[in-house]
Amino acid sequence: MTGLEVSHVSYRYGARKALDDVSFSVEAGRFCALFGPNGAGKSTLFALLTRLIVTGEGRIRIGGFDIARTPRAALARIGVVFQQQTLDLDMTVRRNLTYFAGLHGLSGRSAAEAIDAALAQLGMAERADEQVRALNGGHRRRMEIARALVHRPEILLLDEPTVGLDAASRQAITDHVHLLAERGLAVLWATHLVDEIQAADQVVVLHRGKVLSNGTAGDLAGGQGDVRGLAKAFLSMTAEGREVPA
Ligand SMILES: Nc1ncnc2c1ncn2[C@@H]1O[C@H](COP(=O)(O)OP(=O)(O)OP(=O)(O)O)[C@@H](O)[C@H]1O
Repeated sequence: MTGLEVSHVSYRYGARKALDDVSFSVEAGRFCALFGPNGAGKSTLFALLTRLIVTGEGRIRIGGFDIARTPRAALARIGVVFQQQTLDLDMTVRRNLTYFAGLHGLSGRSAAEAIDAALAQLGMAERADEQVRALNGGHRRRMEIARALVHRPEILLLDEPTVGLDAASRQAITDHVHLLAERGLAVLWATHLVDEIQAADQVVVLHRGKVLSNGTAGDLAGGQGDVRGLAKAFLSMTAEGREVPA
């Protein structure tokens, strides 16, 4: 089953074209890295996928639902972790997640069960009753990912989720989210850091609003599947005047 389908999507800010005929899909059980340098159009794409902005050009389907025609059904199937933290530091982890569960119509026992399950998936179960203020940056981020899972979405979007974290926290979060994909989620992970990408991952390279490449990281790295091959491939694709065709 296809989790996320983006077909021929374009978007303009006035005269500036931020996305130009973007098409790709992410199936259930896949970890897809959306790789692009600053200004590539990642945030614009995320804004369209979460319906913060809308476009008349192209089609977006989430869990089979067209976001323009059936926005409620489409958005109910998506979990989002934005770049900026949006936590109440003075509440406990559980209170933060309970509030969010309520926004999705979950309360009482079903909310508590969904929260426990989401926290367990991120290795955060034992921190449920701690104040967010007492958590380190990595644990706060894991809590935000758990929060995005409370309503049991089919697709998880993460916009550069490891920004500002130390190496160990980045590794832990990257590993947790790869595991979520292995368990069946479709994951779209925006990044410009090659060491967050594993050989079997799908990689969509976005540059100046266009998809330059869509395939597995291993293939992109020239069959080597290591980070150095990937970094070189990305550089040669996105360096000025050296773009390669999709
Ligand atoms: N509100 C806006 N008005 C005009 N142009 C914009 C606006 N937001 C983004 N842009 C332009 O659209 C293009 C895509 O920007 P976007 O923020 O989507 O890229 P990005 O890949 O998320 O970059 P970054 O990693 O720096 O956040 C850029 O050229 C940017 O300058």
